Amino acid sequence: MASEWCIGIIGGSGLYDIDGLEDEQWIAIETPWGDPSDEVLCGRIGDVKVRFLPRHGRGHPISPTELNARANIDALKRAGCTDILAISAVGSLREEIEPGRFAVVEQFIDRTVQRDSTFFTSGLVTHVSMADPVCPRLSEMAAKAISACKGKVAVGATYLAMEGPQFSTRAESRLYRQWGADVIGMTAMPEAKLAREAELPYALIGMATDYDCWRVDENGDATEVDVPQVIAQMGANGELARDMVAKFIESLPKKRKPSPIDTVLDDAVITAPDEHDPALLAKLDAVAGRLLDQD
Ligand SMILES: CSC[C@H]1O[C@H](OP(=O)(O)O)[C@H](O)[C@@H]1O
Ligand SMILES: Nc1ncnc2[nH]cnc12
Repeated sequence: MASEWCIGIIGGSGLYDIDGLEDEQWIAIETPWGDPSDEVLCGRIGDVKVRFLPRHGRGHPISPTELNARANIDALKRAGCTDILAISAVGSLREEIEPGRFAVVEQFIDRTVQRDSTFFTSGLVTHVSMADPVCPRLSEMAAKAISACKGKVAVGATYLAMEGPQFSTRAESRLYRQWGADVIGMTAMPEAKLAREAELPYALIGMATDYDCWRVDENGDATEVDVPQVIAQMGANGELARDMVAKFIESLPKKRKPSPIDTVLDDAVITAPDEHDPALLAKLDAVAGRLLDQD
């Protein structure tokens, strides 16, 4: 198991590159699942290898509903990532998570329906646990990095993943609050599920850009979210997000200790060996390479 860090950063809306990489180069990575959202920006910060992928592509051409999350996660695995820190613009469903605050996500409610959400289709049926969907070690380090950069942070947030691309109705927004969701976005699922299947510890930092549409403002008026609001808030927070990423990477311990997530596939495959589909196994060379190499 690798004892060196190679951190994959997935940049959300408004975060299409990162600063401070040495030896940086945008590299095209082919995957058996199709094209990732963009080339991957590869470089290093000190001794830590860094791989940055803009989730929607540079210039934001790709809709949340049409993201190829399988290709994105496979590309990051293929690029050598050991761990993923994902960043997303999120709507807030809580008064206390005001626009500008960072939310460290701990749980998900997945309401997406139109997306390929597993690498393990018929021919290698595999069930990984999603009980604790994020890596606590990465989440804690990210929360500390935000505070070190003087950012405001809320920990333990529940993220509701909606299909989009339209924003929610007021009834949906109020319902999600009742369900216990704290923030809402359109992209972190199935991304988080696929990272788990690829044995990549994953943490998600939401940057609250708006209050979604459940809220009544100080004047008693119903509010709604729009793209200029999100962009303006991302602009205001972009610098902080970049500083946080740099601080997170600088503060990693020199050696990476193994995570239990590195080996989740060990007890997850249920298909008998003589029923394995060779064509599927070939596609899984990066995602499940560790396991398949043992065959
Ligand atoms: C531009 S507002 C809606 C858009 O922003 C979020 O994207 P990301 O999670 O990649 O930062 C949200 O999920 C929507 O895709
Ligand atoms: N209110 C909202 N709903 C869904 N995704 C978002 N991304 C940013 N704000 C959002």
